[in-house]
Amino acid sequence: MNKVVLVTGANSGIGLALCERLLAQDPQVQLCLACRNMQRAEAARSALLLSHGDARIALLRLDVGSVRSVLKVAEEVKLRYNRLDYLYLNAGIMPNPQVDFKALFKGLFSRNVIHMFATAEGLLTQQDRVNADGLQEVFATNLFGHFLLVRELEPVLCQPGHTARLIWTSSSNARRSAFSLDDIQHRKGAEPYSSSKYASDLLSLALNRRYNSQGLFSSVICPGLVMTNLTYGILPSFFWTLIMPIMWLIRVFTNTFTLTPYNGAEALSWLFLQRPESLDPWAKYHSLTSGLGNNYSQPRKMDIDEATSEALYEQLLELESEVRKKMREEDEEVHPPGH
Ligand SMILES: NC(=O)C1=CN([C@@H]2O[C@H](COP(=O)(O)OP(=O)(O)OC[C@H]3O[C@@H](n4cnc5c(N)ncnc54)[C@H](OP(=O)(O)O)[C@@H]3O)[C@@H](O)[C@H]2O)C=CC1
Ligand SMILES: CC(C)=CCC[C@@H](C)[C@H]1CC[C@H]2C3=C(CC[C@]12C)[C@@]1(C)CCC(=O)C[C@@H]1CC3
Repeated sequence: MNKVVLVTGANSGIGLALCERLLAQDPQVQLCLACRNMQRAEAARSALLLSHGDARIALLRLDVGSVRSVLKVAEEVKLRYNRLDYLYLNAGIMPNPQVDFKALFKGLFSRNVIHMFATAEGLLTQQDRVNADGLQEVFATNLFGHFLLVRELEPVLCQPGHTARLIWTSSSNARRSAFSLDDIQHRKGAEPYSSSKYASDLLSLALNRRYNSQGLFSSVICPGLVMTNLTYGILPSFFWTLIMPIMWLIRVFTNTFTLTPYNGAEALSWLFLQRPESLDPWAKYHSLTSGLGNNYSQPRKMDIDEATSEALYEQLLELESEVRKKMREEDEEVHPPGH
C-alpha cells in the first residue's frame, strides 16, 4: 500500500530535503506538502518533480501558527485521505534572533566550546510577539499549531489495524531551563525557541503515552546545525560568508555540524524506515555527520520527565478548549444563531 506522508514546512530547508530523500527511498510515496506560501510550495513541488517526474505530490495551504488555518487544513486532509501514515511536524520559526557575541567570544576559549557550538547554549535570544489568536507566535507555530493538527487528524492517524507516525523536528537548542510550566508560551523570557523545542520533546512523550495503544507513535529528532533560511536569518549574510570556512573546519571536530539540509534530514529519513515499536520514546534521534562527511543517526536520552510532560499535555488540552470556545464565539458574532 502506498504510504501517505504529510510534511509541514516542506517548501525549504530540512523539510524540502526530507521530501527529496523520501522520494528517493520510496518512489511510490504519496507526499503532501503543507506550506503557508503557495508560490513557494509550487516551486518546491516543481523542484521535486525535476528529479522524480512521476512523484505524487499534493499541496496544502497551512499556516501552522493560525488556529483557523490548522482546523481548515485538517478538514481538507480528512476529505482527501482516509489514512495518514506519517506526519512530519517540521515547520518552525526563530524570529528576531540575537547572538550574544561576548558569550561567543568567551566560549571560544573555554572547555565548553564544542557544547556551545552544538547547542548554542547561552548564545541566542529572540524577540517574540503575540499573534492574531492572542498566542505567542513561536509557541503557536513550533508547538501549539502542530498539537492541534495532531488532535484534529486523530481519525486518519488512528486507524484500526494500522500504525501511524508523528515525527517532530526538535533541536539541540531545546533546554529544560528555558521552559516553565508556569509560562508554557514563554511570554516572559527571551528564549521562546528553546522553550518551544523543549516543549515538543515533552509533548512527544505524552503523545506516546496517550496514543501508542491506538497504533500512533511519536518520535523526536535533532537535525544538527544546518544552513537554511532559519540559520541565515541569525547573522548578516556577509558574516556567514566570512565564517563559512571556519564552519567547515569546526565540522571536522564536531559531528553536529551537519550543515546541508540533506545531511540534516538524515534522522528524519532514517525514522521513516524504522519499525515504530523498536524506537525509544525517551530518545531524541540526532542527525550526525562525521569529519569525513558520512551521515548517521544516533539516539540520545532526552532531559525530560513524565510528570512535566503530563502537566504540559493537560495545559495544552485546556488551551485548546479555550481557543475553540473563542473561535465559536467569533463565528457566532459573524453568523448569529437563528439567522
Ligand atoms: N537549521 C537548523 O540548524 C535547525 C533547524 N531546526 C528546525 O528544523 C525545522 C525546519 O527549519 P529549517 O529547514 O532549518 O528552516 P527553513 O526556514 O528553511 O524552514 C522552515 C519551514 O517552516 C515553514 N514555516 C514557518 N512558519 C510557518 C507557518 N506558520 N506555517 C507553515 N509553515 C511555516 C517555512 O515556510 P516559509 O518558507 O513560508 O517561511 C519553511 O518551509 C524547524 O522546526 C527548525 O526549528 C532544528 C535544529 C537546527
Ligand atoms: C565562529 C562561528 C562559527 C560563529 C557562529 C556562531 C553562532 C552563530 C552559531 C554557533 C552555534 C550555532 C547553532 C545555531 C545557530 C547558529 C549558532 C548559534 C542553532 C541555534 C540554529 C537552530 C537550532 O535549532 C540549533 C542550532 C544550534 C547551534
